[in-house]
Amino acid sequence: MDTGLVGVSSDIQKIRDIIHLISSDASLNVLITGETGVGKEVVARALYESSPRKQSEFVKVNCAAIPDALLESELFGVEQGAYTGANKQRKGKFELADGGVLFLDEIGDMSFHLQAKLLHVLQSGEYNRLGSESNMRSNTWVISATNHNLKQKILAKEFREDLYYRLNMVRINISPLRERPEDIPELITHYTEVYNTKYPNSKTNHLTSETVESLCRYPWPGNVRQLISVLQRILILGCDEEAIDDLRRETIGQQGLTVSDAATPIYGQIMDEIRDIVNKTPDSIGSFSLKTIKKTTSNIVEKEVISQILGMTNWNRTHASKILKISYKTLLTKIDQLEITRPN
Ligand SMILES: Nc1ncnc2c1ncn2[C@@H]1O[C@H](COP(=O)(O)OP(=O)(O)OP(=O)(O)O)[C@@H](O)[C@H]1O
Repeated sequence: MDTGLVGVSSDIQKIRDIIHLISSDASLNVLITGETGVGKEVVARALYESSPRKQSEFVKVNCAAIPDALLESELFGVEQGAYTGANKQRKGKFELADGGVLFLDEIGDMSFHLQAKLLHVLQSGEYNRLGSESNMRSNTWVISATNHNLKQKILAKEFREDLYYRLNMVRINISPLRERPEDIPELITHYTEVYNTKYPNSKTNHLTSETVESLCRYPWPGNVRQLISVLQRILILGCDEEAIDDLRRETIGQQGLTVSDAATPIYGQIMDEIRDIVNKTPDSIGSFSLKTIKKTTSNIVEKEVISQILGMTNWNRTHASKILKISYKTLLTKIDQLEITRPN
């Protein structure tokens, strides 16, 4: 069955297996975690599409986008006259999702006050519209998602531990795209087809193998969402070289590094040396030469760039060597020669 979840990596395959396993029952609450843009909503919809609940509604609530006071009435509904301005009865998302799926996106941003109310519904299966005394029964499959570390939020007393366990009956963690680059070609093929249909007047309708290779090497901090938007730009404007150059610049810029930053201390040293030798004769100026300066500065910049890329890839040396376009062995030699050490 096509669930819209594209990918060939073992991580995506495992997620497909979990979807298959739990969707027939469609009752255990699911918590989907992962960085922004990894496909949490795609997985939530895949769960819904594979379940018998697809005959009913898939209702999404973004808990971060709605102010707390409004979110409560959004979720549970409002009785006519519940408060000034509530001039008619309004159904809540729990009611709209009856028999279907309630997708609570950005659950980590829900206030403590609402977390208690949500816990009550999940425990008792009952809730009330705001301003009403009569209990309503909830028959909805609750799937939530977050890019926060909820365990840390629990320690910081920002998230209820009891709610965490209620939401987290099944956990699906989606790894960042940089940890599954083998998914990138398939995502590119899939979305190229989508955009060719959507934008028939695009400048180009396919990517060269060199462009695909470059895209596979990029670490994608914005994950699949960022990949898709770069792909869209390349197809519509036909500017693959420009887009790849921008990504290269970003790779360095992400860590706040510019080559001049890395070279600034050595530039100061060189200027000091020059001031010092200005009154000396050529025979007495020791090792000073353009050649030695070139070597020293290039070592410093090289060390800085390699350290930054290693940091960015969490010291994944295979990945780092691909970004730097040097062999794995060369990278190891450089780490050794330039005395680059892994931070604690
Ligand atoms: N495995 C995938 N297959 C197909 N499309 C994907 C996949 N993963 C992500 N996408 C696409 O990437 C974009 C972002 O995905 P999605 O909105 O599901 O991410 P998210 O993890 O929910 O992000 P956020 O945390 O910002 O809400 C969407 O356009 C989605 O269709």
